[in-house]
Amino acid sequence: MKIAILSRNKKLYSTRRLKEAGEARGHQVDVIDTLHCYMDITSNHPAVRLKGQELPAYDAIIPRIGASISFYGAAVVRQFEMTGSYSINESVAISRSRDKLRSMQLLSRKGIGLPRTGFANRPDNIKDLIKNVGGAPCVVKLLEGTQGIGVVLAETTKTAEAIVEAFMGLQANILIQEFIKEAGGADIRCFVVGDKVVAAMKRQGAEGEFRSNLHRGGTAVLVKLSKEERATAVAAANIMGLNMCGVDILRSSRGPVVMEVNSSPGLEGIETATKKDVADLVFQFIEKNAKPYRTRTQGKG
Ligand SMILES: Nc1ncnc2c1ncn2[C@@H]1O[C@H](COP(=O)(O)OP(=O)(O)OP(=O)(O)O)[C@@H](O)[C@H]1O
Ligand SMILES: [Mg+2]
Ligand SMILES: [Mg+2]
Repeated sequence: MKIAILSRNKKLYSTRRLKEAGEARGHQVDVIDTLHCYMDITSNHPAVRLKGQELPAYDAIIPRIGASISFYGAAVVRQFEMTGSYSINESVAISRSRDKLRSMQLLSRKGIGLPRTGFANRPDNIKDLIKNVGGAPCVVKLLEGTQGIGVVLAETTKTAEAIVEAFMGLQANILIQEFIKEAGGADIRCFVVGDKVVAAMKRQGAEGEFRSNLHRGGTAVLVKLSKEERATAVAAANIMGLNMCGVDILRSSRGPVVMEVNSSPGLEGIETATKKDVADLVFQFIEKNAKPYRTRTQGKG
């Protein structure tokens, strides 16, 4: 098959591994810089152009859209869908997963376990907002945070109020969450492809750190999932409409709770921790499922 990986950087581990795995399975794999693509959206012959030329028809694309280019990236994926390319993650699902509030609303509506969470922009009653998630200790997060930056543990109600006020002063959207203490500074990354968790790792925060992010000094090890954890990860991926994603779970005393679903999960950490050829499994899935115009929305959403 002719397959394109949409990625800003050929040299990234995930991009390199996907290209290598696809080629090893006999596919033609091109890496295309998402931001360099442009398109004529008014023509009745939808096409994607690059460097003065129309791109050939790809059987499938693998979008690796970083958070900073969500908006344009989704438009490029949508255009590929309109040309008939199968996208492992469709544009609508990518956009949906980028909106944390919308994601959590969708997951909660379908009964997926979540940490008790409140969203706010200008809460007129901060005390109530905090009380609603069970009071202190609680976690306050910047909606647009990443790599653990902007995630703060407030030990007391007074601190929680102060943090909320500080973030509000910066005009930031925030999320306030019940602190899952029993998770012990660890979370579980489930890498889902299709309707299976193909690899899972436990990330443990550094000593005295409640955030498990590898960027904050956490370490990753192989983990065995319970049936319930597997089912939760697969259900969350399915609700989000993502065929390839990373579902982050906390082990709470009332069972697995989903923290977030990532539509461009990295391969380096998970392949290193589990020694699994996750990239190969991605192509196996594409081989089975790619059909022209197979997206559920065909770019209509
Ligand atoms: N409600 C919570 N209870 C316990 N620990 C939490 C909670 N929320 C977050 N954490 C810990 O903090 C870490 C960072 O939080 P989170 O994943 O929400 O933000 P982020 O990593 O900055 O965002 P992203 O994963 O999108 O980069 C988590 O991996 C987890 O270990
Ligand atoms: Mg997060
Ligand atoms: Mg995270």
